[in-house]
Amino acid sequence: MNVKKFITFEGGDGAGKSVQIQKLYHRLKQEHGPVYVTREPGGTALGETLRTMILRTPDLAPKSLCALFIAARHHHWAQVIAPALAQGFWVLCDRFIHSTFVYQGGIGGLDFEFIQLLHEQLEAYIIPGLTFVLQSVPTESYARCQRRDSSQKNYLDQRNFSIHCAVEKAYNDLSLGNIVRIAPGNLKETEESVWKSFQHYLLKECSE
Ligand SMILES: Nc1ncnc2c1ncn2[C@@H]1O[C@H](COP(=O)(O)OP(=O)(O)O)[C@@H](O)[C@H]1O
Ligand SMILES: Cc1cn([C@H]2C[C@H](O)[C@@H](COP(=O)(O)OP(=O)(O)O)O2)c(=O)[nH]c1=O
Repeated sequence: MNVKKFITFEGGDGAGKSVQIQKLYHRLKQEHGPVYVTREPGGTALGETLRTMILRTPDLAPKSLCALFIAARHHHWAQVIAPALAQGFWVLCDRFIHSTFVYQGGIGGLDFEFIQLLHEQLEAYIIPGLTFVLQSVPTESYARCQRRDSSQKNYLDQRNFSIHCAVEKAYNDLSLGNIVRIAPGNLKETEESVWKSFQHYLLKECSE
């Protein structure tokens, strides 16, 4: 399977992934062919059900939570992502394997070897062609999560500031696959200026 067109977006909660994915979706579609946008947790009926369940269940044991994410990932890959790639689509995915290493590993305390092994056992150790890690200033991403509409907030959005800092660090320390880090130049980097950085890498990657 050619994963070159499989692009994932990673970063802390409120980093601005969804905004940039929408911009990239329109740009790719106009100039580089069909695009499919998906997300984790989610992406399939099973994944979306799991998303609702996980986001409402704060007391899941770390290994159980990890196994659920990975089982859903295998299903997502087999049912949705691989067929779309086989049909020539670009696939843009909001979070994927890196999130598990950061949240269940770096933050949740599970060994990286365990997480990798479980992915391999469940046939979900899939490394995307390109992974954008959207870095953010924790004070800013934290403030954005606090501002979220209360109907959209889940217990994960209530995480304290130190968790935002730890997530940022875990993404910085992570080395897996082809990662491009988009760093904000300053605290008040606008959506448009972040998008300019994306386009720079996008043009480079698509022309290769
Ligand atoms: N660079 C930015 N500057 C200011 N606000 C932003 C920026 N990027 C995103 N936002 C806003 O922050 C909030 C979270 O963005 P979103 O794309 O949903 O983040 P994520 O998908 O990473 O959780 C949204 O209200 C969005 O409009
Ligand atoms: C895919 C994945 C997500 N997560 C977490 C990260 C997020 O906090 C949450 C999904 O929430 P989501 O709303 O997608 O994230 P965001 O706030 O960035 O828009 O699930 C894991 O812990 N492990 C995983 O493998």
